[in-house]
Amino acid sequence: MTSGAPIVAFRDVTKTYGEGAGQVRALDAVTVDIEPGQFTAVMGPSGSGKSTFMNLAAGLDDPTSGEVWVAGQPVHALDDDARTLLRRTHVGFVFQAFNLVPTLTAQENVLLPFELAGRRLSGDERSWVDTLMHSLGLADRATHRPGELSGGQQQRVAIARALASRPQIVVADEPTGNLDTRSSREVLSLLRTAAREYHQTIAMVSHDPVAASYADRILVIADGRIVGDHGPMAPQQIADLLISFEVAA
Ligand SMILES: Nc1ncnc2c1ncn2[C@@H]1O[C@H](COP(=O)(O)OP(=O)(O)OP(=O)(O)O)[C@@H](O)[C@H]1O
Repeated sequence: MTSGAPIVAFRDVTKTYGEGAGQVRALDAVTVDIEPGQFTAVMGPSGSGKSTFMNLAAGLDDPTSGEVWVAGQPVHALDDDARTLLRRTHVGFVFQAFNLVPTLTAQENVLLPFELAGRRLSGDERSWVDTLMHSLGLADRATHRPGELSGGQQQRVAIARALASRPQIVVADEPTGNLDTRSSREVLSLLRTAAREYHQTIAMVSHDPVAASYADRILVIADGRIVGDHGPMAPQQIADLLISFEVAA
């Protein structure tokens, strides 16, 4: 994909689950682009299609109809193996539950994506990982295992792991869901910095208006459709916006 092209492009994307009368239309003719370096928050009522949207944007699943392009690749036309390769090469993940390997040190967890891809770090990548460990305040925790780290520190390790290979997109699902207020702010500032200073593209699902207020863009999904596409907003404005959709739903 040439520079300036969207990192993620949905074209008339529908995703249904099940058959016949029990069929659920989780996404309904969605067309949207996510641009390079953009930090996007995806919000909406429970069951509105947020996870479905993210699973497609991360190449975890394919659409029922329409086209999903991720890092220039047609997810709609890839088989499982090709999607796995796409994820390994181009997508970083941050989950609510951190998903660190308990037997590995912080540093080993951060290097895991390289290990899984079966490749050695270049000198440039090694210095990027060092920069990440330092700027995330993890340098003196590098040899600790997840069980010896606080929740905030564990999430920072997960973020370092997601950023380490400079993926085309980082997908974050409620990344602050298990954190206290202070750690949440640290994690959100970090994601914002990654987007602003390192041009990292990030898509984050969150129910929390404070978390979404760190984003450059807020997409609101209701009933499988994108019903709102906003620039940066203050937490109270976001809360008011969400209430209007909860009431309408
Ligand atoms: N594997 C599945 N099989 C059947 N239905 C599904 C499946 N996954 C999701 N759905 C349905 O699709 C719709 C959208 O679900 P999705 O998980 O994308 O919503 P969400 O906005 O992420 O919800 P929440 O905020 O509660 O996590 C819901 O009606 C859900 O029940």
